[in-house]
Amino acid sequence: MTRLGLPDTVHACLFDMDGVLTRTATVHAAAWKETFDAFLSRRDGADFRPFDATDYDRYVDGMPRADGVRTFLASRGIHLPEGSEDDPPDRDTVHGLGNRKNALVLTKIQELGVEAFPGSVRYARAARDAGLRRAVVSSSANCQAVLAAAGIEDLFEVRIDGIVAAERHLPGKPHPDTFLAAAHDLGTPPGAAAVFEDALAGMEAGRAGAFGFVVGVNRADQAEELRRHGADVVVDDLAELLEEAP
Ligand SMILES: O=P(O)(O)OC[C@H]1O[C@@H](O)[C@H](O)[C@@H](O)[C@@H]1O
Repeated sequence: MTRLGLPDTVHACLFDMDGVLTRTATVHAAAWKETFDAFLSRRDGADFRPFDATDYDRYVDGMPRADGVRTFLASRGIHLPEGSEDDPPDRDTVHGLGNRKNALVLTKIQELGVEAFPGSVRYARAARDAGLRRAVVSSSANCQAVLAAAGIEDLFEVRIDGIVAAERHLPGKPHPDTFLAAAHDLGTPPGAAAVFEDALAGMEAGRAGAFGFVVGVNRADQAEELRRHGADVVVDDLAELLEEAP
């Protein structure tokens, strides 16, 4: 193991963003809840079953926006028309709901700003200083703006996000393709790359891509679930992986 807490064979780090690098997973979760609860209450009336934290972890977290809408609604036996990507936010289609949620995310981010996890910034800098290659692999179409708002854009050499994935027709997490594309762009074989993820869908992507090491970042009190979905190690903060972590 190196002093980064990784096997010696690992030469590249592939970091998820929301919940791993930045404190934005909670912003997404809150926006999804507001969107789905409004939709469900209109549909089912006052005694509707609300969207909860388990729904977020299982059906939405880590996935591209439209996949999150489809997967959660399917878990409730609901199937909406796809609509089109520019559907207005009040249209009950997959893209309409996704656009409603995105408007809420953007408002919240503008109001609250974006904070990077200090332990993750410290870790990414240590990886850079140790000569490891570094990529961000996020399902979010807002990835570049969020990295810039957090002031950490320069730490990463490659970015595969929701926009790049759509351009390259890459299926999102839990499929491994976005992580594989990042490893490829860094010139690193998957077996020599480590995946850093907080979402169960991301863990599955790490396992499916046969990466050299998968680090589960436990931000939602789900250490066991992360292990079950493929984590080689689970930490509460990336700084724990550094030898001199306080
Ligand atoms: O809606 P965006 O910003 O494109 O993000 C898509 C998804 O990105 C993932 O990183 C988040 O875990 C999800 O909650 C989010 O829905």
